[in-house]
Amino acid sequence: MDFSDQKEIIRLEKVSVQYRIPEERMGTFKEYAIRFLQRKLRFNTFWALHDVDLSIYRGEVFGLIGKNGAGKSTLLKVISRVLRPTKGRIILYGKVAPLLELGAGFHPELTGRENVFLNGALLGYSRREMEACFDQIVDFAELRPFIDAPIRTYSSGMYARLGFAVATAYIPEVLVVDEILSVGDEEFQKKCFARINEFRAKGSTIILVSHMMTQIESLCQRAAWLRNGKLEMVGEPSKVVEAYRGASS
Ligand SMILES: Nc1ncnc2c1ncn2[C@@H]1O[C@H](COP(=O)(O)OP(=O)(O)OP(=O)(O)O)[C@@H](O)[C@H]1O
Repeated sequence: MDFSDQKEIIRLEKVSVQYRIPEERMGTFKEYAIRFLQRKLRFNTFWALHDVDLSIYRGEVFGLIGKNGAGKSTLLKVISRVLRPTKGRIILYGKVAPLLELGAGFHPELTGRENVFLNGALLGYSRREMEACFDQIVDFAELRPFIDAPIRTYSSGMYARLGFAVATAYIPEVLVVDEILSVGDEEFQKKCFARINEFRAKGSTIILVSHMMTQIESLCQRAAWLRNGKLEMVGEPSKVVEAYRGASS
């Protein structure tokens, strides 16, 4: 598909991300703080992304593939503004809703109901906005009988379902999805796909990471392959998947 005449919604210019890992294992936080203040902390540096140039266009579904550790999650964190690039820059022309770690803001001792409001607030929605979509969230997550139980009693699938339902309660301008379509049972995955397709039909831009090549080929219009932090190829999903498979075998 040709997006050359379409509007950019995200532009990455020579984005590089460097992680710093302390050279020695520190026993306690106090030890770490002392070393830090004495300027005796030594770090190993590691570039997780190198000079990534990439444009994402309004309304497209864009897939990211690559081996474990290739830098996919790091790239999604940069796009979601969770992480600032060490070098280069990112320009966003829209509001990004990240689905990075589902239910990351959930509190285990609070009930499902309380967590819906808490997580909604973390995503920037008001109490009134959350009240308006509360029933729809609970129905989508299929958790009506359990909504007043503390979520420490939930299974990981129930947890993820509630996280997905809250984060997608409103139509996002840009939806960033990290590997979450592999959670939950098959029936729930189908519902997630249907919701993503509904967002696409309504004009949302969607960026997703998946290790399932069939998902990338069936959902995306373009895909990118990240290899050791570098963008190896961007283009039609079937061609990118083929090149990726050829290289890994
Ligand atoms: N906070 C961090 N501190 C140090 N190194 C990190 C940190 N987060 C990620 N890394 C390293 O950066 C590299 C890229 O990680 P990233 O999570 O972006 O890869 P990924 O492609 O999403 O992998 P996966 O498919 O396993 O999720 C890996 O080598 C990882 O170990």
